[in-house]
Amino acid sequence: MSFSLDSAGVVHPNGQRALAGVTLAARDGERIAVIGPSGAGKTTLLRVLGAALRPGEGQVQALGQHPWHLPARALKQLRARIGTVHQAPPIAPRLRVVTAVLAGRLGQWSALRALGSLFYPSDIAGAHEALARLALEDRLFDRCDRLSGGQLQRVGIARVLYQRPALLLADEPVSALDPTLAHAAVGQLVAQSESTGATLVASLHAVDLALRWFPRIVGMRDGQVAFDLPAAEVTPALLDALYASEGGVATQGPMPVAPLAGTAEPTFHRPDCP
Ligand SMILES: Nc1ncnc2c1ncn2[C@@H]1O[C@H](COP(=O)(O)OP(=O)(O)OP(=O)(O)O)[C@@H](O)[C@H]1O
Repeated sequence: MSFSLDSAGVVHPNGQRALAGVTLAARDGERIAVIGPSGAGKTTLLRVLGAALRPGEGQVQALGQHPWHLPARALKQLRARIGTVHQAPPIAPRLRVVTAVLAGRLGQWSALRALGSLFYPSDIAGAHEALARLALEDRLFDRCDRLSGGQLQRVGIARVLYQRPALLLADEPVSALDPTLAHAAVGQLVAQSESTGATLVASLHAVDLALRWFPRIVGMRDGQVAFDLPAAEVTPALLDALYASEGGVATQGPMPVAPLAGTAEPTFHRPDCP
């Protein structure tokens, strides 16, 4: 079992309830998309799964451990095995791209190596390889504040690819990318899950991407699991009900992207790289 939640509930300090009675589990290597309207609790769910937020109610297990029963050192070690792609990556603006990517393994390195990597990047080839998967290898030594929002989001994805976590959580990982880039970037996350056996959980507003790339879809609404189904069983009627208060945006969705050719890993195509 990769993770399990048992009747998990979260009420934020301001009294806002974000999760209520969520029971959910995933086997190792599963790929799950979490969809639902704004405010449904998707980010809160991912924070609980990532051992970043302690649920006030219920139980959580991640990678075979109860995070909140662990001593501080063991909790840190558990967190180093969980990778999160944030919608807006928490990357210091003055950092070089190479350093931002290598930071993916900071939790796995000794304090000395981690400190040293801030000044002398120790695995440039590794960072280059991860960035190449997002077509950003030519920005290796740029400062992060010279990147666009979408490029920065791709750096955040490269960082988690470099980390090679056992549980990969992605919170709206492609919200700043155009449909073609979004398709390729989600494809890279899926390819990573397939090649490393990592469990992948991604929250996505782009329902077409969720249905295309993820075998299992969890629909959330009002902090609860509205449905948990194989992608093939998610009907337009279910989506309409899920997004009802948003005027049916789910079925309109973003512009569809070209159909996949077989199961080949998608690649980025740039105008200068035919
Ligand atoms: N730090 C916080 N303090 C107070 N309330 C919060 C906090 N974070 C989230 N919430 C509230 O909890 C609920 C769930 O928020 P959450 O961010 O998990 O939803 P979401 O489905 O990820 O939304 P979106 O799709 O807009 O990102 C919302 O009502 C939100 O306002």
